[in-house]
Amino acid sequence: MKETIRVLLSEEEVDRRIKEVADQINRDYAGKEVHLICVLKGGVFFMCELAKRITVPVSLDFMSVSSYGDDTKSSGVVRIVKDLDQPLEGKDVLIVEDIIDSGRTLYYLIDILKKRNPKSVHLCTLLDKPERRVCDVKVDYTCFDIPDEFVVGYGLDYAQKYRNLPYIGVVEFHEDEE
Ligand SMILES: O=P(O)(O)OC[C@H]1O[C@H](OP(=O)(O)OP(=O)(O)O)[C@H](O)[C@@H]1O
Ligand code: HPA
Ligand SMILES: [Mg+2]
Repeated sequence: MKETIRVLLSEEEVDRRIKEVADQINRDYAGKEVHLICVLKGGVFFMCELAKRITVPVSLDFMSVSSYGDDTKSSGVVRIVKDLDQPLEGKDVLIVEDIIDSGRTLYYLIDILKKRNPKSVHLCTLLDKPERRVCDVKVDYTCFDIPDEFVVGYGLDYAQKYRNLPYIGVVEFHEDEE
């Protein structure tokens, strides 16, 4: 099978929208500090772009959970691959994700993080595929709702490839030509 990538959201569209969402976060967190939690690996590009545009004091931490492996379908089993370095006690936590798809990853993660006594926990995602939801997750900030297509770029991978694309694309599979 040959793969090609069709652009869904251009670099300019994504950058413009991230700036709008950062402005909204700046308004909502005025007078507070925000503790950003990047969900690795997918969330890392979005986290960097978002964090650069946040003007209230920011601290960062990283966590890695995995449910997709190298497939386009979630295994349904969410694994902690790397835990946070810092405690969450009393912090205003904002989880930063690349995509909410079935919702399983975040449903599981929010439950774990709430048990660590943060002052608040909110969720910010670059992409949301509402049609695919299996687990109910409250998303506080969404850059884009997208249709049910497998996307790559801006941190999102297919079999670990394409994370570095500066735009969001849809993977299209073609039969190999003779
Ligand atoms: O809503 P869900 O159906 O749970 O899917 C969303 C999650 O799946 C992907 O991560 P993945 O587990 O593939 O790991 P990665 O971020 O390292 O690519 C994506 O980055 C989200 O974290
Ligand atoms: O559409 C997607 N692309 C890449 N990774 C994903 N993880 C959940 N959904 C997706
Ligand atoms: Mg991920």
